Amino acid sequence: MAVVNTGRFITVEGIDGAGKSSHIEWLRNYLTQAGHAVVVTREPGGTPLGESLRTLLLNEPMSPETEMMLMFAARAEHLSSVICPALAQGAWVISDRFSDATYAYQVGGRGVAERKFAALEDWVQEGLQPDRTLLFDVSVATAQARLHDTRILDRFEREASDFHQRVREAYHQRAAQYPERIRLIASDVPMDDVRAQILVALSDLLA
Ligand SMILES: Nc1ncnc2c1ncn2[C@@H]1O[C@H](COP(=O)(O)OP(=O)(O)OP(=O)(O)O)[C@@H](O)[C@H]1O
Ligand SMILES: Cc1cn([C@H]2C[C@H](O)[C@@H](COP(=O)(O)O)O2)c(=O)[nH]c1=O
Repeated sequence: MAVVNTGRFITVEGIDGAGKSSHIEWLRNYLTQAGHAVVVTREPGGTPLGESLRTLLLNEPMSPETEMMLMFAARAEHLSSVICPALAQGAWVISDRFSDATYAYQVGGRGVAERKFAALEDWVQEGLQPDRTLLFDVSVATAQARLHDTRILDRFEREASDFHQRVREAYHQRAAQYPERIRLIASDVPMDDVRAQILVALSDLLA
């Protein structure tokens, strides 16, 4: 996977209900108005095969290892047919989740060995990481109250609070490991304040 990366790769992460999806459309509009070509996509998903895998992943019971491998299978397809071509054309790619989610959910939440994650990440991404990751951070209690108010829950969203707590802690560990790339966005504040934090977190890339 030889990537000519002239665009920008932005990923958006957080526990379920952290509020990330609410801001992606706003960010797309902001970047478009600033003159950039923007591709918005998501994981698992973003391709016909990836969306089929998403339906399985969000609904069917499976072992934690199977879950991790399917996340990376969807990602391999996503990288080769959407993300890398868009970056090569100079677009800003905004992905609703990427491999930090696999670290948080499958390693942190499910307990899959970190070395298995690292092996798959090396194989599939060959060193490619986002230019910036916006990590929406909120307490599990707040996130769960938001979700229960708004939708029918999927297989991940139905997990108990201690699962979501482990996922949040794993995201924090990952952010501590990559402080330049991963920026925490406090999302338990009004929407306009969240958006102000997003612009600060992207300011060097936008300059
Ligand atoms: N800053 C905020 N203050 C109050 N409510 C918010 C805030 N951000 C998002 N919400 C509300 O929380 C709910 C969940 O938000 P959203 O769907 O964006 O979360 P999410 O992190 O994308 O969830 P998922 O990952 O499960 O898709 C929505 O009803 C949204 O309006
Ligand atoms: C990429 C990725 C995702 N997940 C989980 C996290 C969420 O619960 C769902 C996706 O739902 P969303 O509404 O789009 O946030 O999938 C995961 O466990 N591991 C991953 O790598």
